[in-house]
Amino acid sequence: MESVPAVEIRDLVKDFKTSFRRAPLRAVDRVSLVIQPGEVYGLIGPNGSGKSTTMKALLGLVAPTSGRCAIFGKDSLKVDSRDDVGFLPENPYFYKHLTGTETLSFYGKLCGLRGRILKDRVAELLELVDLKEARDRRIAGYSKGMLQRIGLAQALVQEPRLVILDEPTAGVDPIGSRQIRDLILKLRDKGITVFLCSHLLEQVQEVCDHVGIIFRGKMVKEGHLEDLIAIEDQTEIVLRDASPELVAEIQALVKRSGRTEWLRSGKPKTTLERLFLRETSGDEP
Ligand SMILES: Nc1ncnc2c1ncn2[C@@H]1O[C@H](COP(=O)(O)OP(=O)(O)OP(=O)(O)O)[C@@H](O)[C@H]1O
Repeated sequence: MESVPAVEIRDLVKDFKTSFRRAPLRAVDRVSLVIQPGEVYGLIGPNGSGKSTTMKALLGLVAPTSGRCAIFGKDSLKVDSRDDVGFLPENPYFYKHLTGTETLSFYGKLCGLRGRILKDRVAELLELVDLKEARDRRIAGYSKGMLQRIGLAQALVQEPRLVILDEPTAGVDPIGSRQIRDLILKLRDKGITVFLCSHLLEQVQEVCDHVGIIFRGKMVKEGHLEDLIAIEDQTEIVLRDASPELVAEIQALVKRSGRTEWLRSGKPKTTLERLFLRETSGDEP
C-alpha cells in the first residue's frame, strides 16, 4: 500500500497585493512537490524566490491564491494538519529573560506536556541539541548558533513526524552550521521527515535526499539529489588498487572501441552549487 506523503504541494500559487504596483506580486507560481515520510527535502533558491512563502502556505500561515497543500494527507488550511509538525522560522523569537530549560518548558506546556513527561522531554532535547551545559543560562546570552539549536529543540518538543526548517543555519558560523547539519542527520536516523530551505548548498548536498530549485516563484528543477548532480552522458568507473598497467589497458580498450572517449579518471560529478547557479542565472522570461 502506498504511504500517505508527509508533504504534498500541488500547483501552489500565492499572489501578494502591493500598494505600489497595479498587478499583484506572484511570490509562488504553480509550485508542486511531494515529500515521502522519512525523506530530507531541501528547497533552494535565491533571495525572494518564494521559499518562505511556500513553507508558510504549507503551514497554513498564508492562504494560497490557488492550489493546495497537505501534511500527512490533511489540508494545510485545517488546524489539525499542524498536529504532527514542528517549525523553525527564519528569525525565531524567544523571550530573552528565560533560560534554555524555561524556554523549552514553556513550549512543552503549550503543546500540552506536564509534570515528569515535560521534564524528561526538556532534558532529552537539551541533550540532543547539545545545550545541557547552557540550560540554566538566559537566552539573552546565547550565541546565534545556540539560538538556532534551542529553536530546533522547540520545533521538536511535541515529537513531530515532520520538521520544517526555514534557513536553519542563517547567520551561524561553520562550526555551528555543522552541529545543525549533524542534528538534521540525527532526525533523519529517527525517521523524522525534514523539509528545509537553505542558502548553504554544500550542506543541502550533505543532508538532503531530494532537492528542489525555486527561481522567481517557479520550480525550475526538482528530483533525487544523486540524479540531479549526475552528468547524463558520462559513466563513472571506480576501481580499488588498480595498477597503472591495468588503467593503461582499459584506456587502450576504450580507444580501440572507437566510439567512446576517455576523458579522465576520477569523479565526473557536478556540484549542487554549479547546478544551482546554472538554473538561476537565466534572464527575465
Ligand atoms: N507578506 C508579504 N507581502 C508582500 N510581499 C511579500 C510578502 N511575503 C513575501 N513577499 C514577497 O514575495 C517574494 C517571495 O518572498 P519569500 O520570503 O517567500 O522568498 P524567499 O525565497 O524565502 O527569500 P529569502 O531567501 O530572502 O528568505 C518576495 O518578492 C517578497 O518580497
